[in-house]
Amino acid sequence: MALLRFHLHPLRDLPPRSFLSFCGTQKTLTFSSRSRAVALALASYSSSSGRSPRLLFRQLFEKESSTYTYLLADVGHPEKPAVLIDPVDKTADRDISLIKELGVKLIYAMNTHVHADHVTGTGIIKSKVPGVRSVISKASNAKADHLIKHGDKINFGDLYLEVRATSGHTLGCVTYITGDGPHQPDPRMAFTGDALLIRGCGRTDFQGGSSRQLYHSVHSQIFTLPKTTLIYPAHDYKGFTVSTVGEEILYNLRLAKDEETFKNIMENLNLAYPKMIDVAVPANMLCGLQGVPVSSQAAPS
Ligand SMILES: N[C@@H](CCC(=O)N[C@@H](CSS)C(=O)NCC(=O)O)C(=O)O
Repeated sequence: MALLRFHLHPLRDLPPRSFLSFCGTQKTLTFSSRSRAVALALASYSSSSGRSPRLLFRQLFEKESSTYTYLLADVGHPEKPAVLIDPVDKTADRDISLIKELGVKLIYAMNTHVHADHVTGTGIIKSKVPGVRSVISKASNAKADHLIKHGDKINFGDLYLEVRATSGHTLGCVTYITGDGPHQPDPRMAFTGDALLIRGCGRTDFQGGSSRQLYHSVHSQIFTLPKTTLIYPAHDYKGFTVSTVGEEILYNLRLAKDEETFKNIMENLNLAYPKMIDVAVPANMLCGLQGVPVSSQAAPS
């Protein structure tokens, strides 16, 4: 019976310390039968389970701003259409080389929001890779080829990303979530931008930020996803790479609290403004197209 109970409710039934130390050592331990049962249960919370045989996925890092860029492609489709989420100007050439080497066809360079700490790589990519369209939310008031809103689907081959409005860090922040249904990655993958970071969240003190809005966005649009949904943020400052909805509901140091406590935490972060803010925001309002030839700047759809 104990075995069955752990199998069904790993996060609820395990004390946090056991969960964390277990995750760190699960590859090397010789398991007792009970530990083996827990391992099976936790498998659905790991970052390497499931997915889709069609999905090529890469998590890329830019170290100056600690930004993650994500490449997703449908390699089951003859054209291998691909999207890049939150590219950075400094690593745009690296990403372009990788895309060429992997033989995928980049169709969208997408942003989760108007970043304040770095210039998006979207402009450079558009100038160097013909046919790529920039994507950002209409609510951000930024310019792009394709302005998206809550509920939209972004198709690449037979895979898609669902758009959910998750404002609060900035006006018009969105989360892109892999589709639900045949061929789509399982577990789902949520690219949360700065709305939800691993054990944290984006600040709310500029660019139309609001702690109340962020709390409601994350609780209604992200924490309602299946607990196994993988969380891929736009930044990490501590070395984390991936989390899950289930983990963040339990252990997020800000958003797992009640709303009043969250508001107090956010009002007392005392963070310095990002060093690049005065350069990054104006450039990103144009999807990084400043200094890029006008021929690359398509009209919005
Ligand atoms: N020191 C960095 C900026 C760090 C920062 O403010 N990060 C933002 C996301 S980028 S606007 C944030 O929301 N951080 C939340 C946190 O708790 O750290 C720089 O100068 O660029």
